This record gives sequence, structure tokens and C-alpha cells, in this order.
Amino acid sequence: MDGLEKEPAAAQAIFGDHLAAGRAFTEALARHGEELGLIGPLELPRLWTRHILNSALVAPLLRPGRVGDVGSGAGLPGLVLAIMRPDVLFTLIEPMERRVAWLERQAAELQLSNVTVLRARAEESKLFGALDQVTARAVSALRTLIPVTAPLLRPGGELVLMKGAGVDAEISAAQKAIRKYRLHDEEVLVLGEGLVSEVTRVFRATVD
Ligand SMILES: C[S@@+](CC[C@H](N)C(=O)[O-])C[C@H]1O[C@@H](n2cnc3c(N)ncnc32)[C@H](O)[C@@H]1O
Repeated sequence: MDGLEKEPAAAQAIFGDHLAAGRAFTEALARHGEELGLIGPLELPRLWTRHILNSALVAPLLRPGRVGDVGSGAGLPGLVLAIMRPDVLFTLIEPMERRVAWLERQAAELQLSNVTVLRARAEESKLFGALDQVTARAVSALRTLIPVTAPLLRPGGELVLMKGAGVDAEISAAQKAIRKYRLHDEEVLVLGEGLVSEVTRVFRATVD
């Protein structure tokens, strides 16, 4: 596919047995992502590194159970994680109709029986207290993301929020929300060091 980043060598190590499905999803996103407004025109040359592997690195943090991905958009990280973790049940929560149609079509084409797509904003999803873990990527800063995601967790559930290099400043700005939503054991994990050129940062925290 013209302009698509060559598959990095790390893809095999990260996806393991799921690499064929990871490739199929990456190629579908490369083919249709721009026309559907899912990815910007500059993303193809860094699709694997910046988006696919960045999402895939989160897979080992998930536990068998029910995971919600808030604001799945193109399927990042939700569809990538569903490919890698057939033992986890995913609910992809996304309000935009066109993106929901894409997520449903991809879940069907990839034969992902562990995926449900819910057209809703997280705050209106009626999933309060229902999930074991919640993921999100590129949705909003922690200060506003925590109030949207934490209420979906059952007691003892965990936020697994993908963040950029500014995560420490986001955590400082989110102290009020961290207290209000009774988060504890907050930590920043840096994933993929020595394996990929762009590491993945995750803000992880547990609710009471
Ligand atoms: C910038 S896109 C990122 C999409 C994808 N997570 C990614 O990393 O490419 C943000 C997505 O979050 C969705 N979104 C924004 N607010 C939301 C909310 N309150 N609940 C659920 N989804 C939301 C938007 O519709 C959009 O698809």
C-alpha cells in the first residue's frame, strides 16, 4: 500500500500469533482511514509505529474480564487490543455514527467475537460500575478524562489511560479529580523501551 510505513521488526514480537490480524487491520486502516476521517493525511508513514504498535503494547496490562475503550475512534487502542486479547471482552464506546460503523465493520471482518460497539458518550453509556478496566487514547487531558472514565469502573477496577510525554503535568492538573474519584496506586508506565522507536506511556490507577 502506497505511503504506508513498512512493518517494523518489533511487530512480530509484540503481536506474536496475532500478527496476521494486526496486519489486516493496519492495511484496512491505511486503505480507508483518511477517506473516513479516522486518521490524518500525515499518519500513513507512521501508522505502525505511532498508532498500531503504540496501542498493542498495552495488551499485557489487561486482565481477563470486561474492558471498555472510551472514544475508540479508528479502533485505537480498542480493536488492536481485541485482536491481541481474545480472553478479554471489549466494549468500544464511541458517539460518532461514522466511526461506530467502521468499528462494527472491522470487528465483523476480523471475526472478533469479543467486541461490542456501543454508540454513546461514556457519560451516557449506562455502564456505570460495570467494567473491570477502562482504556482511552487521545480523548482528553486527565483532568477531564478521569471524571468520564472512572465512574464506569467497578470497585477495585482500573484505569489504563494512554498518554503522551506531558503526562506528569496532566497528573498535577488532575489532583482534584484523582481525589474526587478516589483513585489510588496511580503510576505512569513506560512500555516498549528498547523495542520500538516511540514508547507508550500509560497512566494507571485503581478506584476504591
Ligand atoms: C481524537 S479521537 C481519538 C480516537 C482514538 N482513541 C485514537 O487514539 O485514534 C477522540 C475520540 O473520542 C471520542 N469521544 C470524545 N468524547 C467522548 C466521550 N465523552 N465518550 C466517548 N467517546 C468520546 C470522539 O468521538 C473521537 O472518536
